[in-house]
Formats: sequence, structure tokens, C-alpha cells
Amino acid sequence: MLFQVRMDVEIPTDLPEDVAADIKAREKAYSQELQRSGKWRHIWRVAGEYANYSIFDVDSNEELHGLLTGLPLFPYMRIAVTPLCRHPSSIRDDDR
Ligand SMILES: O=C(O)CC1=CCC(=O)O1
Repeated sequence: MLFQVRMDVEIPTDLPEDVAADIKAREKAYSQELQRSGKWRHIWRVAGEYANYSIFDVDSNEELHGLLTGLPLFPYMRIAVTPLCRHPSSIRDDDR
């Protein structure tokens, strides 16, 4: 199951810099591990914003929920999820 996910990051300005740096480092490692696993297919920066558009390929809504709530930055994000399905004109075999 494919989902487009938009993540808007809002780290409070009073969060100590070293704490924020640690969360961002853990976020990067978590994200890259999921990208290597194929669960997190794409991640794109939204130009000019502290936000990204991502594509997840998971087995269920519950799995997506678990992955998103496990993000180290989850407490500091607004997340919007859009379910996707194959477009009849797609020429890509892995769009499912
Ligand atoms: O910087 C972001 O958009 C938040 C984020 C998600 C995964 C990651 O490494 O950073």
C-alpha cells in the first residue's frame, strides 16, 4: 500500500540546541534505515520550507501509523497522509 506523507517540522525555539541536534540525528538514522528496507520509498524536501513529501510502501494503515509515530521528530511534526493507488496510465511496474 502506497501513501504520500507530508511532514511539517516545528521544533520549539526554546528546545536546547544539543537536544534538537540529537533528535535530528536519530531522525536521519531512522529514516535512512526505513529507506534501505524499502518501506520509505522517497523523500523530497519542500523547497523553502522545513517540510518534506515522502512516499511510504507499507502493508497496512497500522504499519504506517507505527512507523510515523516512531519518528524521533514525531512530537514536533504536523503530518498529513494521502492514500495512493495505481494510475491506469502508469508505465511503472512498481506503482501498486
Ligand atoms: O527534515 C525533515 O523533513 C524531517 C525528516 C524526516 C526524515 C528525516 O531524515 O528528516
